[in-house]
Amino acid sequence: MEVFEKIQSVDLQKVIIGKQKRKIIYLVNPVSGTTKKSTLVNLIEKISKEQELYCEILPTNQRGNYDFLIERIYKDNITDIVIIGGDGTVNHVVGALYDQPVNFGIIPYGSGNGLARAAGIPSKPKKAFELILTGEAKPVDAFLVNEKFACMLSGVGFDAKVAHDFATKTSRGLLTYTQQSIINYFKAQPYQFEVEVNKFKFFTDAFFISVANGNQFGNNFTIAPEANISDGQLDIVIVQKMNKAKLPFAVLKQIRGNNKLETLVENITHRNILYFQTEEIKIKNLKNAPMHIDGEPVETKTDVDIKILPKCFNLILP
Ligand SMILES: Nc1ncnc2c1ncn2[C@@H]1O[C@H](COP(=O)(O)OP(=O)(O)OP(=O)(O)O)[C@@H](O)[C@H]1O
Repeated sequence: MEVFEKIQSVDLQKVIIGKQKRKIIYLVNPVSGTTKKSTLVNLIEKISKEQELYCEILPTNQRGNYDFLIERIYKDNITDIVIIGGDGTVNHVVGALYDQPVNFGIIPYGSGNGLARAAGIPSKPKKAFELILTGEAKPVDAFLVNEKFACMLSGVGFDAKVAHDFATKTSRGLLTYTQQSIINYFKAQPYQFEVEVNKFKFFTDAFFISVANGNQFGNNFTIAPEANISDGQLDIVIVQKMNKAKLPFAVLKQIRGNNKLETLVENITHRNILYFQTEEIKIKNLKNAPMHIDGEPVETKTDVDIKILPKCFNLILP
């Protein structure tokens, strides 16, 4: 009950004025993250009813099939689709509906919540719900990985191996993710890649290559600290072969923002980590390193072509 009282103390005048015509569908992932969502769902129903705001709450589905919502958007004039889940759910829902005339919202309920955190969306469900009602939708970028939709961060190599192993575990959450990262760290070996950016090609042995729209993997692990979801650029982080003992320190330097963005220059072999921006990148994945898209493992490919989709969808932001 305390939860309800707190949200009722929010200035809901802002919610009502000019927003009455909004029709919101909330999509709840029943398995994402580790915490139960029933309190939040009750709260959404209660506040929406009190404020006479149209709200419908539906479950997500494992295969990411949301085509049935396209008809609903037009037939019932749905204005907003709000995702209650993590990055995998955001990827499925937005990937299916970004061409449609709706705004998207996120109430973060995943293990990492990389896009929500990168966007400055509050981590606390009540605050995130309040933002859905009072925030403003603004255009943000997404990108394609071999024509597959991505909006947070994708990559090849070590981080994808963690994503693959994480996917096999029955428990989710930060603890499981950290366990998988540590186990994989000890086994990590560099993979061979050929990278092409703006017609400049080079070979690299790298532990992983991250392609980032948001600044992080999730949990504020900011592998691409300068990344901005609305700048029309992808941040590329290539963690090159180095002594394994140096690897955690090099990555720490990167996440702390002590590696500045650079233009891609010839001196690439002397750097542990390459960090640059581009609108497009082609990666030849010569040793079939594992791949992930927005933290979800995908079948690996030899040719990985990635390009930005600037101002791709409207996201409710603070
Ligand atoms: N109804 C459902 N039943 C079973 N699985 C589902 C259902 N809906 C979605 N899923 C699956 O849930 C998985 C996890 O979702 P999501 O990525 O949002 O959470 P997470 O991995 O805990 O968080 P994050 O990606 O932020 O780390 C997705 O792979 C998705 O296919």
